[in-house]
Amino acid sequence: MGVVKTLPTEDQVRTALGKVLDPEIKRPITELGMVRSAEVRPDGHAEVTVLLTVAGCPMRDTLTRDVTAAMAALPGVTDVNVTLDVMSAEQRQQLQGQLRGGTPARENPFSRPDSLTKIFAIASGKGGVGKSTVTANLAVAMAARGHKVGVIDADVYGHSIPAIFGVADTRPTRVEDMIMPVPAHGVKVISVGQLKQKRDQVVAWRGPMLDRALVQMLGDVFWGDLDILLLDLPPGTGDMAISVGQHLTNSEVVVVTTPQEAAAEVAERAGTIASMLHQRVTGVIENMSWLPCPHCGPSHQIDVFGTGGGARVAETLTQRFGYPVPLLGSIPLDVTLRSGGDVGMPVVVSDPTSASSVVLTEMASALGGRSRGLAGRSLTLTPAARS
Ligand SMILES: Nc1ncnc2c1ncn2[C@@H]1O[C@H](COP(=O)(O)OP(=O)(O)OP(=O)(O)O)[C@@H](O)[C@H]1O
Repeated sequence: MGVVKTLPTEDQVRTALGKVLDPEIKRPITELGMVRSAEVRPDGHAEVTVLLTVAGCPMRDTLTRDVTAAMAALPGVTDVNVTLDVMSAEQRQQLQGQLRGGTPARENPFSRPDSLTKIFAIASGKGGVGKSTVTANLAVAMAARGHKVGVIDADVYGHSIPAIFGVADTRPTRVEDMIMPVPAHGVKVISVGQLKQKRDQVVAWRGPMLDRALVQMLGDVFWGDLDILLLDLPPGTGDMAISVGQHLTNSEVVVVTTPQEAAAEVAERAGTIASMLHQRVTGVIENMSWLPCPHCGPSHQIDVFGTGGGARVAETLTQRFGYPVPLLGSIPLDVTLRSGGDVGMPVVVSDPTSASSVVLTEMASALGGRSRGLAGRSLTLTPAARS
């Protein structure tokens, strides 16, 4: 007489699949209407059909892997086959409406009076001082502390953020006219570069175009509930900095500079523009502050770019604004920080004990700790009908 197999109940299957989150939207696939069918046959073979939001969904492998693992863990399941299909236009529209939770399209969620997201625009006077590297590492360190963090790469000319996060070749998924930020190292990332038609397209955008791109990155991207939003601004005091000040009136500014006299001077100007736009300047970060001596070790610090630029900017801005603008930290020159950026693995992940990681993590704690927090607040998402 053959042994009667114990098979999972419908509820067990539903619960198992309910633990699989869409990697981009971060909600259970069962709530998002992404499970078309799930069945376990008497011989223990499981068949699941998952609906992707778009055909070229970059997360298809992750979804297949997660669904397979969830089903394989059920009692009596011997093997799993996952079939991927694509949502119809109607299904996508339904999902989009669900994600917006009744919020009209194109509303900037961060300008709502009830928005609790803490917003930091990372600014610098000149290019190449490490603003994008600092932004990415702060974001990853904040996410590691449990904050929900988003990064907008608003540096239209540089847009190096996707490469630093290791997602330079990932196109964000679109659900109708809604854009899913790209998940990377626990952070939701969107870059102005990813909104271009082609990756190598050269843009020479002026004020109105830059403004439109910012509005799109704020209003058309599904950010969900964020604790902290970081914006990597283009260097200088240009149109994007002004647009950010206008659209995100509650944003604060962090100024990045090197110790060099010339860099500090222009950094002061970037801080002053922020103040003219009624943004508070939270503090100054000095980058590339010193080089640990290759012979004697970190006790001997070589001042490659001079000294005191960060402290000078902090002092000048404090005097100018009449409130304390502290020097938040000084990051040394560090090969692992540079190489981490080159291979898409931020140094706070790849080498958390390196000299630069320690300073970056401390600053992330100080800035992130000041987040207004969302504990106890209800999500604006509306649960969908279960499949
Ligand atoms: N502390 C550091 N030690 C070593 N290399 C660094 C450090 N900070 C940044 N870098 C490197 O310096 C280069 C410029 O950094 P990054 O792109 O972050 O600057 P940026 O200010 O954002 O420039 P831009 O605004 O022109 O895009 C990168 O190659 C980066 O890896």
